[in-house]
Amino acid sequence: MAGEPVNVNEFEELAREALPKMNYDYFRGGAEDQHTLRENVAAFQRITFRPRVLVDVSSIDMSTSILGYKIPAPIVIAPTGMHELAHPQGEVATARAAAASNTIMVLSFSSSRTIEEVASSSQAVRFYQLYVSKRRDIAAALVQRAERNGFKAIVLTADTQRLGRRELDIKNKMAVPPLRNLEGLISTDVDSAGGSGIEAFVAQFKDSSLNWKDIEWLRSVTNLPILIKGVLTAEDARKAVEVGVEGVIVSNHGARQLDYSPATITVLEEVVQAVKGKVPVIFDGGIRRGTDVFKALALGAKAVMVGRPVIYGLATRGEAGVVRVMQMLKDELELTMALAGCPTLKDITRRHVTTESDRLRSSL
Ligand SMILES: Cc1cc2nc3c(=O)[nH]c(=O)nc-3n(C[C@H](O)[C@H](O)[C@H](O)COP(=O)(O)O)c2cc1C
Ligand SMILES: CCCCCCC(=O)C(=O)O
Repeated sequence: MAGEPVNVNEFEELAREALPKMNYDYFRGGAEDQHTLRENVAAFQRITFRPRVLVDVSSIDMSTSILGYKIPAPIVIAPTGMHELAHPQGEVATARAAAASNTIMVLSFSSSRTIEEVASSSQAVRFYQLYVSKRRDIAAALVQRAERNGFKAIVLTADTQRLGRRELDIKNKMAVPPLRNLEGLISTDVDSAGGSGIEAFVAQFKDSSLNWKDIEWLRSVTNLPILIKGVLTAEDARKAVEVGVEGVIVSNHGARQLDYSPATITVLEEVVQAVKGKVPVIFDGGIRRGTDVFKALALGAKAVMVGRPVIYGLATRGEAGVVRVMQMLKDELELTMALAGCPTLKDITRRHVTTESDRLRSSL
């Protein structure tokens, strides 16, 4: 690509050029036919704006807070695994970028770097994402390490009872790289039977019997607030509120788990309505533009998380690349708010967007 990237999508092209094919495929890939992967982005493109004019937008305030932590814009770093496959400094660089951007980083269970290294290298507010292992004492120990190291919340990923079938990883015979948090706790030495080592590893360590009753167990091992990641239906949103979690994350895992799950933006409103404002609803999946962030907020999200674009920034320019990606999204959101006539996040309403279902309803 000639010249500097001018938007987040262009970072993907640069990352493709910079990374070994196996690593790039791991980051970009989705499950099976990758239908949901395409839809996560395409569904945003079918939502249009109902902008208001002649509003004073000489000053735009994008600030918000999540679980009491103030951030200058509602854009947070999603948990994504194995950042050393993108850059030698791995999650240390990402965490520094989160601090420089004054945003929250959710550190993945499958991070290349340790909880301690990440904590000591950055002042960013950090949440810890958990996969629950068959051996509960190991999961509890990881949660407690995160808590001791100043992480502020646990994000329990609920959509990964088993790993989705990622055919790029199978073709590449993707091996599990070093996952330093797990050293001495869980062996990553697995027989991949000539397929994806990551899939074999997850099948070996992950407790696929995890269920709603286990939230009580998680509560018993930590004092941190708990957010459930991977909610796509009103039924599960109501369950999450019922079991008393502090937040719900609408996510289909970046379309890497169940293919033909809905594009996340198409189910956000259903979840928001079911939650009835009792806990914050955070959104991820397919955010590539500030306009996407605005659309998610208009449909009721408190904030959005960004996965692949952060990795592409990291792969291309390390810490500075992540900062640039976050800044681009922030700048685009600011402009979108100005052009839509919304000087603050509170001014963004459901009436500012037209969705596919709105169009369908009005054509009946
Ligand atoms: C390469 C990659 C690794 C991921 N690793 C994790 C993970 O370890 N834990 C988790 O809860 N979600 C993981 N996710 C899902 C993200 O948290 C997030 O839901 C998704 O990336 C959002 O979609 P986006 O990439 O379109 O922004 C991963 C996603 C990608 C692309
Ligand atoms: C190697 C441990 C689990 C890897 C899975 C990370 C992940 O969630 C992903 O989507 O990839």
